[in-house]
Amino acid sequence: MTTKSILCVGVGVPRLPADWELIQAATPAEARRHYKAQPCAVGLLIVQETDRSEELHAFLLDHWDLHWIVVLPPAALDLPVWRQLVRDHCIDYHTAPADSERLRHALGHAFGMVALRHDASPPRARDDATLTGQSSAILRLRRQVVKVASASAPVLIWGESGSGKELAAQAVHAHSPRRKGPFVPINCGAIPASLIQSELFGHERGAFTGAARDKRGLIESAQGGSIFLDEIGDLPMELQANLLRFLQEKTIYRVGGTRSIAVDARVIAASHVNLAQAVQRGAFREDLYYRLNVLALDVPPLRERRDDLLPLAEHFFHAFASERAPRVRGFSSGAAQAIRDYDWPGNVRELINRVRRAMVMAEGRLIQPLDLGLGAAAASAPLQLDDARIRAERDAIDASLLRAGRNITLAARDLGVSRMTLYRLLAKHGIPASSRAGYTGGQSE
Ligand SMILES: Nc1ncnc2c1ncn2[C@@H]1O[C@H](COP(=O)(O)OP(=O)(O)OP(=O)(O)O)[C@@H](O)[C@H]1O
Repeated sequence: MTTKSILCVGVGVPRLPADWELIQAATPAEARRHYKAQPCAVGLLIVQETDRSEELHAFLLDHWDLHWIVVLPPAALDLPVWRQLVRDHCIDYHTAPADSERLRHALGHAFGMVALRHDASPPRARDDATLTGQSSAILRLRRQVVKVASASAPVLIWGESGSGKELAAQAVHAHSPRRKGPFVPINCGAIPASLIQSELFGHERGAFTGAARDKRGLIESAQGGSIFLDEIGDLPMELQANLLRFLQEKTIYRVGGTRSIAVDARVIAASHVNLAQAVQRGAFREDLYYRLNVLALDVPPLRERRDDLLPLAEHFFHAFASERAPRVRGFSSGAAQAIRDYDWPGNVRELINRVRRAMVMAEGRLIQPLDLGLGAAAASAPLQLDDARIRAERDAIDASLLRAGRNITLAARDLGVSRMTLYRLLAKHGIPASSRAGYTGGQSE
């Protein structure tokens, strides 16, 4: 028989079954010490008339992972602070003097909830290069990552935006013999064309106006490690030739330099566009494509690995636990269903953004589909055409920002408008441009 441990905070614990272990603490400070020494999953809080709600609130915030049941003096329930404490932190409340039978039932129920939570595969410790998921597609990808990691040839990763290409590249690096060396990520689509050559290959002093001293490029800084070239399809043609030379000869020339510099760095490239088609269009060098496409990894979109959806949502719920509103404990079954039903065009990045937003915005203890921005919004009254247009515009902008991880350039491209137009629309709808000011953490631009 497993011991059922309860952290009891306060005085006057009613009689409970003998096989339940009571860890008793008269004050929150004492309870903190006990919990550190012996963590448990269920808590019983017994509030006295003289207790300070702020102290208990702070304690419960730090111990949100327990299922709390509270016993309060009847008068406390008339006071907003205590009502809020119950709503934010507890799964059940009883007025003093608590009926032992009812309390025993509630605590038993809490133990049952804990057991259910454990059944639902506990989240893994956060590890930056861990591809979370249990679908057959992600299991296959993890096996492929380990295989290609031990080779030294370039790797080409294909997958839709936000599907996890960079994470797969990190995992290749982390499993490779180069793991102690640097992992240098570069987004070829984000560096202005005028700068990309010197960013990648470095420059010598005096190579161009403003080149006051020698500068190492990003490829050189990956010496002994791996260089991750994201959006390789955006690399300008002339730099594709330089990259090909580096892949063939393992040497580079800095801009304005005449000596070749040997660099030992493994190239991992990624693209969300089909590079074979780009070759046919003449937008990507065929020889570079074949040189890169030795070991190919395919990161499937989320909609093709639905078994990963809930484990990933749970994973991010725990990974971002410090940001959540105190009362929010997890996903309702409706939210889980909505997550399973949605197609996730922005892939894992969109899932992260929606979960983070819901963790902050949810009104209740469990996240509902609407907190995730999923499910049909109840249209209570018929809309005027103008209102409908405005709402549709706002929804489209919201959805694009989510898909693009709040990257303005990507969202503008997605919507088919210029960045300036998008900024104007954001102002019109009162949508914050930066993730910090907004409702979701998002990814950096
Ligand atoms: N299987 C996964 N497990 C845990 N986190 C994941 C997984 N896949 C992706 N992520 C997370 O989702 C976010 C987007 O992933 P990533 O940046 O690797 O996507 P990407 O395909 O490189 O996107 P883009 O094409 O826009 O550069 C990151 O925060 C990443 O850590």
